[in-house]
Amino acid sequence: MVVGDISTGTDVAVVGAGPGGYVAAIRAGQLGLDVTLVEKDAYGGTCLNYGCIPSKAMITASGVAHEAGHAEEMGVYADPDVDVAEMVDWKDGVVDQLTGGVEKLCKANGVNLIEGRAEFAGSDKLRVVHGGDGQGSETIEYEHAIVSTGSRPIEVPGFDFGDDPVLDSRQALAMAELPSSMVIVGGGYIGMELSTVFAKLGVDVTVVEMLDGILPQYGDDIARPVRQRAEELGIDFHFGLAADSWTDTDDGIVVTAADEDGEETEFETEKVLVAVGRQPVTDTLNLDAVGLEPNDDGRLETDHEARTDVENVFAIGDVAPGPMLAHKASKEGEVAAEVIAGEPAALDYQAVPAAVFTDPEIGTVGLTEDDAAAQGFDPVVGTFPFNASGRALTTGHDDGFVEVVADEESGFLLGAQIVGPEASELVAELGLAIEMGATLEDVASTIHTHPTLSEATMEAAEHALGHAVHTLNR
Ligand SMILES: Cc1cc2nc3c(=O)[nH]c(=O)nc-3n(C[C@H](O)[C@H](O)[C@H](O)COP(=O)(O)OP(=O)(O)OC[C@H]3O[C@@H](n4cnc5c(N)ncnc54)[C@H](O)[C@@H]3O)c2cc1C
Ligand SMILES: NC(=O)c1ccc[n+]([C@@H]2O[C@H](COP(=O)([O-])OP(=O)(O)OC[C@H]3O[C@@H](n4cnc5c(N)ncnc54)[C@H](O)[C@@H]3O)[C@@H](O)[C@H]2O)c1
Repeated sequence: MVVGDISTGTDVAVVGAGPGGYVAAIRAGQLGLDVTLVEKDAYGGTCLNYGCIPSKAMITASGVAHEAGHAEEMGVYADPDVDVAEMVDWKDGVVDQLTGGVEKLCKANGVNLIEGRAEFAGSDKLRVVHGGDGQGSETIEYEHAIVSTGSRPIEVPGFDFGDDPVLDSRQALAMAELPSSMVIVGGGYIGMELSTVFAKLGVDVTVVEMLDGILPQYGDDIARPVRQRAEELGIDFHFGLAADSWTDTDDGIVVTAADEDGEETEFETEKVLVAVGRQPVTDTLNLDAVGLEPNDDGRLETDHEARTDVENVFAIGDVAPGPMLAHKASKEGEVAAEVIAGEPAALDYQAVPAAVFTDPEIGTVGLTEDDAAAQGFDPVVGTFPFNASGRALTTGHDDGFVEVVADEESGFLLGAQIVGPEASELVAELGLAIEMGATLEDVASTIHTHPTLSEATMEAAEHALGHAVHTLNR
């Protein structure tokens, strides 16, 4: 136990041990720097403890349960008995295994771990308050600091996450008992991934989305198969409505949402999950002390080296500009550590993939056809539908397609959009192709194992070149 104020010095102080911070710390340790990682809650951050990993575990488990009970077409008749408390225990076990691994890896790479809440205490100084009563605080003097404090869910006014029927994604993923019904406010990443989980587990799910469709960052072609499947699962969608209040009733609660003319619609439900985006955690860091000010989004502006306006302070992950994705946070962490160690490193956002783990999945990387045209390319597009893929048909999941985008003149691959089975995995091959400067010809002439879903990427490239074999050419 640490009591009173002690003072230490370090080359690199990393604040926050999520996929940005712990990767930065490990990389800095590998590069021979003295590094101190401060975490106030749990190693692995939002992603490992409350986000990516728990949600993907529950997506898999609910998918297994649903598939087992819906395989009559394959001659399988089963009525799975789901114990949600055991499912949640299994999910927690997966999380513990991973977070324990992060702690061990940090120690093995010489990272000093400090448990407590850090804030800036002047130029080149952090103050860390340890958890619990009487545990004291310490001051860390640093040469460089990396801010990786992540994000928290945005609250809709009137929907306080502390009030029992109102849940954020963390609380929803920890429920050991399921409600009979749930309204999900927001049809974005979390709304769509978790609506699928709860619908597959038999909850009566309603999604209330402010805009006129789900997953607004993706085009209609990509979102359509996801919405169709969600409707088949019984999810009820209401668009153009913003949730504004809820009240208790004898049987649960009523959530009220209004359209842009103020016309109100009421939804009776047992629980309401609010997933309307996340905001960066920069307001608790006493940034004034170091001369930093967040932008209007609450983020810290950074340059191509992940450096903020203050020379020796870096910002990575959800607190920095760009998509709030774990792999983007980790890459920024590596770059920040390498720059601090004097290595030649810079951020390159040309091929940041994204995946939505819905049913079917979405996987994208690089430019869409419209983006490519806007950037002055002359785009050529090739597609391949999964209902023409032998492997997709043998898995019973043949919704969706692969689309590749390339520059017509040079043939260089510029982007890919996939909706369909294992899209989150398939997109990796095309990300590598873009990074390596591969052409359509390179992808088309690579022999892919048969029968696999990955053949669809080769087929889409062949289609763009005008010599598709298993689908009609343009
Ligand atoms: C339900 C859900 C599912 C998701 N699924 C995916 C997915 O499938 N794929 C994907 O790429 N992304 C996913 N994300 C997003 C992903 O979790 C984030 O982009 C990622 O965690 C960001 O990493 P980070 O290191 O910037 O911050 P975080 O992971 O949020 O970590 C920040 C850490 O900093 C600590 N901290 C904050 N303030 C202080 C302080 N003052 N002192 C000390 N410590 C502090 C916090 O306790 C936390 O541990 C998901 C998010 C959610 C909520
Ligand atoms: N697979 C993944 O990579 C993954 C999964 C989950 C979360 N995430 C990350 O976490 C972030 C947060 O996820 P999210 O789903 O909370 O945000 P989101 O930005 O993806 O979606 C929020 C949705 O809520 C809607 N909305 C906003 N206010 C509303 C209101 N009052 N009533 C009804 N609808 C409203 C928005 O129009 C939007 O469609 C994501 O942006 C993503 O970066 C990633």
